[in-house]
Amino acid sequence: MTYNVLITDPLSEDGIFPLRQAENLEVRIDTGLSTDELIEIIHDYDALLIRSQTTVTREVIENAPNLKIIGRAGVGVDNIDLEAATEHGIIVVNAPDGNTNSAAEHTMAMLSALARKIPQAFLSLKNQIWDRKSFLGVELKNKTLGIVGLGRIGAEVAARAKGQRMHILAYDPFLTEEKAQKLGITKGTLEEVLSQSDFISIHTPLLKETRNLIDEEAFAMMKDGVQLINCARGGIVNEDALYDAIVSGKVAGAALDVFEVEPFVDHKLLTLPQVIATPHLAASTIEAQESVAIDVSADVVSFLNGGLVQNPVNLPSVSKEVMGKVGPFFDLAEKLGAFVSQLIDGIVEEITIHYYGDLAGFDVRPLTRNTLKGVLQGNLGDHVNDVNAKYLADQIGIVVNEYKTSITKGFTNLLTVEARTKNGTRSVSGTLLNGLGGRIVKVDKYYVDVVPEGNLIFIKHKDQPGAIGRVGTLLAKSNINIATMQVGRANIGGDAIMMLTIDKYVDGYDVNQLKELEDISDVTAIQL
Ligand SMILES: NC(=O)C1=CN([C@@H]2O[C@H](COP(=O)(O)OP(=O)(O)OC[C@H]3O[C@@H](n4cnc5c(N)ncnc54)[C@H](O)[C@@H]3O)[C@@H](O)[C@H]2O)C=CC1
Ligand SMILES: O=C(O)CCC(=O)C(=O)O
Repeated sequence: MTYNVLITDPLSEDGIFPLRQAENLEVRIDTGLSTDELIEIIHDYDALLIRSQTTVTREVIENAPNLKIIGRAGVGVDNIDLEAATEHGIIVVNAPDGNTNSAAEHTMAMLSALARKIPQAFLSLKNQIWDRKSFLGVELKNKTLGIVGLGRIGAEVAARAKGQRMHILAYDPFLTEEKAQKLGITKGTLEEVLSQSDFISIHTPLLKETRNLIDEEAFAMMKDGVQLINCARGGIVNEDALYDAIVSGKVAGAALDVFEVEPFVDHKLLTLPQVIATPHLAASTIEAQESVAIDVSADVVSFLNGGLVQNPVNLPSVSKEVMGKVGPFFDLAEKLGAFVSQLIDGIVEEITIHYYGDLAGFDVRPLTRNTLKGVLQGNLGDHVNDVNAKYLADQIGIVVNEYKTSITKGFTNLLTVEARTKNGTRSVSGTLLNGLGGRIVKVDKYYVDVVPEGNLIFIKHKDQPGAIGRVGTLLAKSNINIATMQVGRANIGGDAIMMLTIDKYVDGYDVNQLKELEDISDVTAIQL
C-alpha cells in the first residue's frame, strides 16, 4: 500500500530522509498554502507534516477522510485542532526534544540583547549614529530571573542563566521542591515570580489556561523596570497590556520571538524602542530543524507501517518495555470488547475492565483503548480506532472503569470485560496462551475455551438430554457446519451454555429458530 504524505511548512531536507527512504510513501512538499488551499487538497493525503505556519483547523480535518497522522516538527501543537483530530481518529505526533537547546539558546541571546540594548545600538549604528549615551544597559549578574513554565526549555534556560550568576525563581504547577533543589533554583508561586523578578521569561505552552496569563493584573504585580522575554507563544502575554505597561514605564523592555498573530509586517509593539524582536526564530537552527524533522518523519514512517510512535500528543505515550508486555494483548482486548458488545441486550452504559496477574503491573491504558474500540466498532464501524475510542466512549457517556490486581485467578494473565446495560451486566474473560494466541476462557459465570475469531453462537439452555442434538439438527437443516462446540453447566440439570464456532454467520432467522427450540433460553450470534 502506498501512502501520500504532504509537507506544508519548510522542513530540513536531511531531516525528512526517513520519509524519502520509505518505499511506500509518496512525498509532496507544498509550502505556503492558505487554509482554503489546504482544505482543497488534503483529502488525498494519509499524513501531514507541518511546523508552526500551517494551521490545521477542524475544517481541514473534516475534509481529510484519509488522514491518519499529523506530524508537528516542533513542540507547540496550538496550531492543530487536537480535539477534532482525536475525534476523527487522527494521531498527532510532535518532536518535543529536538529544538529545546536552540530555543533555550535563543532565549539567552534575547536576554543578553535586552539587558544591553544590543539591537537598538546596532540599529543606531546602521543609521550612521555613533551614540554611547542612549544604550545604558544592566548586568545580569545577581539579578533574579523569573521563569514561568519550567519544562524542557525553561529548565535549560535556568541552567544557562545560572552560568550568568543570576538567581532563578521559577513557577510551574508541576515543579517539585526536589527538582528545584536539584536544579539549584528557587520554587515560587506565580505571584512571587511576577513580583520578585528583574527579568521574566515565559516558557509555558499556549493553552486555554495560559492564554493571557500575563495580563494587566500580572503586570501590576511586577517590579518597576522589569524586563520580559517571550520565546514561547504569542497569546500568553496580552499584547495590549504589554504595550500599556511599557508606555507607562512599568516594563523597561521586552524581547519577543512570538506574537498573537503571525506573520505580520506591522505591529504596534515594534513602534516602541524598548521592544526587541525576532520573527519566531527560536527553533531556527540547522541542528534543531534537522532533529525535529527526523523525529516526526520517523514517527510518521513507523505509524503508517503499523509500528509505534515515540511522541504521540493525543495518546498517552507507552515505553517499548510496556509495549512489549501489553502489545501482544491488543487483539485479544479488542475481540473481548467486540464479543461483550454483541452479547449485551440494550445500550451499553458502563464498561469495566479487570486486569489480573502480570498485566496488572503495567500501564494498561492501551488495552483499555483497544477494548473500547472493540466495544464501539460494532455500532460505529471503522471510524473508531485507538486514538478516538476513549474520546467517543466519553462522548456517548459510557462510564469506563479499570481495575488491576496481581491475583491470577488461575491464569498468568487474565482480562475480564464487563458491560452493563439497563438490562443487566454481561462479561467475558480472555487470556493469552504461550505460543497459542488468545482464548476466551469464561463467558458470564461459565468456563469455556474458545479461539476468539470467526463466527460464534453463544446459547444458554437447560442441562437436559437432547438440547445439544436439537441445536445440531437445526443448524444442519440451514446448512451451517459446526467447527467446534463447548458445553458448560453450573450444576447438573441446571443452567448450561453451548459455545459453537461455525463456518458462516447465522442470521436473525436462524437465531430466532434456535431460540424456539425446547430448553433453549437465549441465543446470541457473535462475529469476531
Ligand atoms: N519560539 C519557538 O520557536 C519555540 C517555542 N516553543 C514553545 O515553548 C513551549 C514550551 O516548550 P517545552 O519547554 O519544550 O515544553 P514542556 O512541555 O517541556 O514545558 C512546558 C512547561 O510549562 C508548564 N506549564 C503549563 N501550564 C503552566 C502554567 N499555567 N503556569 C506555569 N507553567 C505551566 C508545564 O508544567 C511544563 O513544565 C512550547 O509549548 C512552545 O509553544 C518551543 C520551541 C520553540
Ligand atoms: O516550527 C518552528 O520553527 C517553530 C518552533 C516552535 O514554535 C515549536 O516548536 O513550538
